[in-house]
Amino acid sequence: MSASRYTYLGPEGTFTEAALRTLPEAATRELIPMISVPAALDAVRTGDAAAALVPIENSVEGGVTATLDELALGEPLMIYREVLLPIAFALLVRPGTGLEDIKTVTGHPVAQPQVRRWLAANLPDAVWESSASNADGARQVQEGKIDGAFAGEFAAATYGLNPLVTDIHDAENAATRFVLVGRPARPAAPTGADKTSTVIWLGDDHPGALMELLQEYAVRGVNLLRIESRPTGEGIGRYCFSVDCEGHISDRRVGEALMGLKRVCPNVRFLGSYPRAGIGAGDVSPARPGTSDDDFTSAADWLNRSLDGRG
Ligand SMILES: O=C(O)C(=O)C[C@]1(C(=O)O)C=C[C@@H](O)C=C1
Repeated sequence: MSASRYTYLGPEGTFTEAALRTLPEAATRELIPMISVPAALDAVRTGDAAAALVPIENSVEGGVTATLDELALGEPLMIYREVLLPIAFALLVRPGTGLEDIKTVTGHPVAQPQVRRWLAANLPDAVWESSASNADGARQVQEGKIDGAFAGEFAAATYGLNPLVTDIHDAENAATRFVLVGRPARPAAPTGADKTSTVIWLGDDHPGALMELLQEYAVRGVNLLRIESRPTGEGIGRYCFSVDCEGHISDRRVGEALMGLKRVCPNVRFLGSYPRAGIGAGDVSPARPGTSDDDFTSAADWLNRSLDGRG
């Protein structure tokens, strides 16, 4: 195993690579581009890499399903960091190509909804062909297979292309969230602004089943940040839930919520507690009354005193 290697969704020039390079430790690691999210994660599973950076969520298109499904259903891995990157695309073409020459365009499937309105207004007749990543699209333009690729402007130099139009983004403030994933180990200590990710399977289908899942968080004052259902692949109507909540597994209210879920759900997969990107401890709202660590500790003390007849 190589502790010095990090894989990422490649090839060179992806937004994922740009996000990875914002991590201070990336400077001292060998960064290895992989062709797909599963390939990047498998290198971690086999021990070929210490960690992988992969996209997990886009503010326009939502969850990156390849990542969500790998983390939910593949051999267990854990999230250690998240990175938020603002996303604006450039339309990359071979030198000499003008807008009027473009008949085919490409990008990652997550890129398409982010440029749909721009395409309709500027290249209404261009045919979209999805690529494995935005940089893979740029490589296909370089090879002459496609006329234009939506990718980061920084990918132009890597592939000898020209950024014909820059700063393309249908939605203001579009951003993609990436996660640094490693093999399961002890989570890093809490920072005061943390996030805990889980995947939760519901038991038998009955009225209020999802509400029962949610109330494990609600009654302990744990704020949910994201909840998404994903098919388990076992048949129509079989879902699991990918859930992010505020706080660290070592916060009593979060640990108690996870224990509550573990009691009532057939399967709960802990995906990690890690620092929230872009948010400091000072930005997190205080625990709701009755849900701080001290509140849980004094309630447990009271129970023990009661059991001892000292109530
Ligand atoms: O990293 C890249 O360049 C990718 O192609 C992946 C990805 C994603 O899956 O979200 C990254 C950012 C953009 O939002 C679109 C695509």
